Amino acid sequence: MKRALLSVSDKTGIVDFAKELEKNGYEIISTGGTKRTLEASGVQVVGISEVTNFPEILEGRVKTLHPAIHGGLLAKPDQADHRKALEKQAIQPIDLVVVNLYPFKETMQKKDVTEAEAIENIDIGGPAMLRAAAKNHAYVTVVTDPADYDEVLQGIQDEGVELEKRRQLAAKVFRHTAAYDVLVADYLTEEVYPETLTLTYEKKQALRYGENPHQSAAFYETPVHGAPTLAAAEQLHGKALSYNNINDADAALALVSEFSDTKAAVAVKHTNPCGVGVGDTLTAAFAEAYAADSVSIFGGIVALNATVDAETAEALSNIFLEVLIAPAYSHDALAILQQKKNVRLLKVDMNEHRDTSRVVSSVSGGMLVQDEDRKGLADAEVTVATKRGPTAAEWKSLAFAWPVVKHVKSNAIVLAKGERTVGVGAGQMNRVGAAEIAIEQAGTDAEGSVLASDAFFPMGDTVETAVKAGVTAIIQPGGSKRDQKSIDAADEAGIAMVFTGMRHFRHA
Ligand SMILES: NC(=O)c1ncn([C@@H]2O[C@H](COP(=O)(O)O)[C@@H](O)[C@H]2O)c1NC=O
Repeated sequence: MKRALLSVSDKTGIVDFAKELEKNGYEIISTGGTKRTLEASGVQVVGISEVTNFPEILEGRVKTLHPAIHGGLLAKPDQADHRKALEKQAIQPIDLVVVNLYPFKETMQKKDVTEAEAIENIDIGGPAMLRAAAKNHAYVTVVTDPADYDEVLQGIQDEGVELEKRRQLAAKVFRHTAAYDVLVADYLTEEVYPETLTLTYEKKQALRYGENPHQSAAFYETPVHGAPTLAAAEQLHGKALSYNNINDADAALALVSEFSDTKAAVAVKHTNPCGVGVGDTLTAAFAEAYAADSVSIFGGIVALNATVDAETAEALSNIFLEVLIAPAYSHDALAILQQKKNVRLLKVDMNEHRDTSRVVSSVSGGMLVQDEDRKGLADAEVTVATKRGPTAAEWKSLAFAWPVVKHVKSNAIVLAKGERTVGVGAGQMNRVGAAEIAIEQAGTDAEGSVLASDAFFPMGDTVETAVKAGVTAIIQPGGSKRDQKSIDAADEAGIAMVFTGMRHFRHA
């Protein structure tokens, strides 16, 4: 007679599955709670203690951890010495194992959970059985996900679960137990750079392709969201997000999250902001972002940091956008935007910080890990470097431009007027080049604008270029050996320059 061991915390579908196993001639062995559930529905069950001849002890900490179970799981029944050993100890082989684990993730996320409660929810016997059965998948079928019950039953009803399927199920087990252990380790310490970096992510979405159509891709999300994230966003309308959409949306969300005291609108293309504006109303903020660069925004990603109202929705619906991100949409705004077939509408909570304590990027044979650049002007030591300090209006513009330049790929220069960008020079190999691009983009708006630079000026040439274009104030980290050249150039032109003492390189 075939034997199945069922021991599950998540009892979804277990009764129906067990009934089908019974019909297919399986004897069912179960642990306490699973046994009670099955028996309550009329399934015949052999208790685990009848198999082990040992009671469940230590509040269930030890119930299946017994040679009568693990011998049955690990034996190779077609090998004479294994058969003999089993016979000698009166152990019978187990053909099917159905185990899902104590809900550690759900428990550790519970509000006010005690450490003792979390620790008690670290499953020991379950992973041991899963791993034993998975190792022995040549003989044993192992199931840990209720979503696999139907397919496994189908296999049983046909000619038995095929070896290839058993191998897949075994691999799923090892991935699952590994991910489970990582959650436990991350709960026990908050080490960001441990000796062995074990990251686990859950597949959120298959993607049609990657950055280009000939690249394959998928979107994974962290199993535990500590704060609102893009991965946890709700999509209210539109086609599935593409790889580039997700990347751009992340860049837009990161930048718009910089503005918490004022309504802000950010337009992004290829992960760089092309237009950023703030205002008393969201409509005004978006009008500024649009005016900043009404060409590049086409086909772009727009992120807004307040509830989208009907008026803003009307303005947004006049242009082709790939993705729109906001914390909420009014009923009317949603109705207006949903008429646009192609725009993807995302609702993302922005009240808290984004949950990206680790930023990773892959390099050949490894990856780089750092924490996120969360620093802003409030963390910087701002000093006036020039004879003339900024006017109140210039300070306001500089304070606006600084968080924007932080989100532009290096070398980055941003020109701003009032509280909107007028020119963005991104990803250039030299800083003057970035300044020239920003100035050209600004056109006549360069006159009377302010300039922000993500890193210091190695020479006086960027200041000279800015002065020629009519820039009146500059914000930059300072710290170059040749700072004095830039200061002299600024003083000579009578413009203001402040140093932040903090650089914001962004390379990817
Ligand atoms: N201690 C053991 O020997 C043991 N054996 C199985 N478990 C777990 O006990 C749970 C099922 O328990 P019950 O059938 O009593 O509801 C399963 O999640 C299973 O993974 C165990 N519990 C924790 O380690």
